[in-house]
Amino acid sequence: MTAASTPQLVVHRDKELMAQATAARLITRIVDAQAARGTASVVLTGGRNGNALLAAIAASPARDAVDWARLDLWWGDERYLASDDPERNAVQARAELLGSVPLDPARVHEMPASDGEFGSDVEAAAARYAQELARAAGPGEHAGVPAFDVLLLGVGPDTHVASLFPEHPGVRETELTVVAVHGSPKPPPIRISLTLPAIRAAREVWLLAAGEDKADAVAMALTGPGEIQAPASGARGLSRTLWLLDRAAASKIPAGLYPPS
Ligand SMILES: O=C(O)[C@H](O)[C@@H](O)[C@H](O)[C@H](O)COP(=O)(O)O
Repeated sequence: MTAASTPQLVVHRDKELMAQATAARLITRIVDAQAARGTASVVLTGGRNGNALLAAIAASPARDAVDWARLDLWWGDERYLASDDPERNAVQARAELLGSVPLDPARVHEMPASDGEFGSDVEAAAARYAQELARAAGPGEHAGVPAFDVLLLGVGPDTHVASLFPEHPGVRETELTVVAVHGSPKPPPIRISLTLPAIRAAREVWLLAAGEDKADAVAMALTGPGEIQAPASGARGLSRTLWLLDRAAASKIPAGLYPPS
């Protein structure tokens, strides 16, 4: 069992500043990883906060401090739709940022789409992504996934992260790194998702939550009943777990947890 880091909270004035500050934070983290190891690895998230972060990076004057050709991009989850469906996380990520930076296409690892070789067999599609992750894992990395520098997660109002929903089978998975998801409470119903073991193999996990509608989820995930009922509470990085919030999303965190007493 790998040690997991204790959550740290950073609360920004509003969601716009949260996106801009997190963009600066992520650019710096990627640049530092590339300076240290010549490469960096980031897992993207779908959702409004994830997309706002990508848009903020695209608009950042520091954007091209990143060596985009030496960056591996993965996804934490994906909607199992046709590859050009505007509801796909990867399609939205390309529109926000990926289409305007010189990435190495071989290092952009989209999850399979329903119009690909697996067709309606989302289990086979999930297994293929697990294989791709395992192939990319280094000799010292035993979780079957690469040691991601930063794994980004939006947080749902029900405390879901990626496509791991409270009490659903995916959040209970302890062996596989990638699962197929059926009956997602958040449409569309069929998805592919990393599991908590895969998430917890990341060096750093950054959870993004902004807006009043996330306040209950944030408070529950930070104080509550555990990862089956609150999947976000199980999203911990090996060396860092960072909750990146705006004041509205942080508004129900019990005193003493924030600000640090
Ligand atoms: O595929 C997805 O829908 C996302 O990966 C999902 O996990 C998202 O991050 C949360 O639902 C938060 O979404 P918002 O940031 O839009 O609230």
